Amino acid sequence: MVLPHHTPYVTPHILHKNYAQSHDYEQFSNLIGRDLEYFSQAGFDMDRIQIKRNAPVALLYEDAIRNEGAIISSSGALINFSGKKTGRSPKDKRIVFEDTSKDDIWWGSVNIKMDEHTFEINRERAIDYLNTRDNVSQHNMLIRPTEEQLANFGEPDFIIYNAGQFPANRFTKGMSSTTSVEINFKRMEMVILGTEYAGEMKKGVFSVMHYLQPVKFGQLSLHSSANVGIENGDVTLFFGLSGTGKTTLSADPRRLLIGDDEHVWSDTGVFNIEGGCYAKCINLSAEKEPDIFNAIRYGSILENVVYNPLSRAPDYDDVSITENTRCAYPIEYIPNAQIPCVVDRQPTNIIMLTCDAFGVLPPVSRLTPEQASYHFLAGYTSKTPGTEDGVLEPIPTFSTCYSAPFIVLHPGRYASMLAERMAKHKVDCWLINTGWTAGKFGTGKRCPLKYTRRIVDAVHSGELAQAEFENFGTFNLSIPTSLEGIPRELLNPSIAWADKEAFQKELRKLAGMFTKAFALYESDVDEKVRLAGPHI
Ligand SMILES: Nc1ncnc2c1ncn2[C@@H]1O[C@H](COP(=O)(O)OP(=O)(O)O)[C@@H](O)[C@H]1O
Ligand SMILES: C=C(OP(=O)(O)O)C(=O)O
Ligand SMILES: [Mn+2]
Repeated sequence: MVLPHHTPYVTPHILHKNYAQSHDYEQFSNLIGRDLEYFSQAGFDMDRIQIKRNAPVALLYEDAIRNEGAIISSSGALINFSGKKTGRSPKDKRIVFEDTSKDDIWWGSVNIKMDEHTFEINRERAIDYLNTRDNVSQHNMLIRPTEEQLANFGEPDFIIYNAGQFPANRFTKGMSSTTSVEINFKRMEMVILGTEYAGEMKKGVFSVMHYLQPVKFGQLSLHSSANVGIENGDVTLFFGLSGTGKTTLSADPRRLLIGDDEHVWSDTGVFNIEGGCYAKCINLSAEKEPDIFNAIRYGSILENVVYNPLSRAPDYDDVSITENTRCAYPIEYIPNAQIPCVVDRQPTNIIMLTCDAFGVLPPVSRLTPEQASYHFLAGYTSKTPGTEDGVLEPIPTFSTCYSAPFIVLHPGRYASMLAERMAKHKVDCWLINTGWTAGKFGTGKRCPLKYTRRIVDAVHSGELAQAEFENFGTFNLSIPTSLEGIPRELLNPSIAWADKEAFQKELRKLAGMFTKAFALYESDVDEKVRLAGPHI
């Protein structure tokens, strides 16, 4: 599968050509004959613009500083700003309704239909806009092609037209705002208008793979991070919606990082779709998250991070632009990275990360295979402030397959592939609550990161599998009675909550929400899976 390796696309920060420096551009405008033809066929005005490919970091910095008002941070990272949109706009994301993919797509609230003609209009709008720009460049978080791959580069498998600085037209059919993100599987193209948030393009690519991998290759795409033990070579997948800890917990000094967000579980192992990470910067510190902190240097891009005007030091505690401050860095910047990001080994453990804002789910539970299917389909967690437009505090949500905003097929298709693979390779599954404990959001606090790390270590060492377990009622979960280094009461929320009555009330409330949410999938699953959920 080479699709993402060659994806030529435009960065969210489209660069202008500076005429005084045009010799630089000529040097890097290394498009070869067939590319020129391809781009002019696509509608680009090749007499007017230069498409620069794979320019070095220094040149991209110069461009961004000169033309975008970007800043160099004290550690050498580039600081840039995405304008009005600082998170994803799920209501403005659409998929083109066309013959080749229409029967596979799960139409409904997530996948909004767009007709082929409207796509053409927006595509043309994007290209027209890009033609008015002096330069268009391509460089991002995806896997960078090797020189050999570049030399043999044929037609692109997929193109993203990112005209994020230019709005959608509100008189165009179906537009609900000035933002539109749309995928066309027949044309193998994506168009972005009216948002410069980098996560939109990154997650757009994930949606593309969430369709192509299962449908065209029979492989399972995962909204998960993945790492591999340095000593044992054991592979762990961490599923989770935004803000649950995929990036944070997969950066682990004892393990090699395969990737922090988007993977494929293939017949032979696990591979990363991307070539870089996109970490949250809010309250980042060298002490709590050293690998991520140290990855923020020359060649990384900070997005919407406030800086000290004198020292140019980023202030990770300042959320005045957004809580969703980010840093994109190449995966090589993590000291323990598995490069290339692929392992020929089947996973040993699956960790389902949830951020429970009710504070009633235990920090760790061992799931049976049926419970794993149930929780995967339910996808309970909270939305993190800032990652989506309009989310201001943690909002409980059921994000099926821990990837609802990016889902393309019916959830049951991913879930059955997952169950099949887990059974075949005898994978252990753990539900980890990185959210609130001993009280809900507003009264309690988030499970301290050091305890979650201790739990994850105990999963990897095999210690947790050997622990003594007790039953956690209502949800019928197996939870450890003790784990050295973690206060006993923290392991069992029924002990941790001082107000027992309030605890029972919240627990039952959440159980009721599960039952309601799972009703959507009831008819698609085995009786055993249906019964694996909470009982009030
Ligand atoms: N117990 C915990 N486990 C994981 N992350 C935590 C925990 N407590 C607080 N956090 C914070 O929550 C955020 C998790 O975000 P991140 O790892 O980027 O999630 P994801 O990659 O799944 O979107 C980070 O800012 C991290 O510092
Ligand atoms: C970038 C995103 O995801 P994550 O927080 O998982 O990195 C996102 O949801 O916009
Ligand atoms: Mn992440």
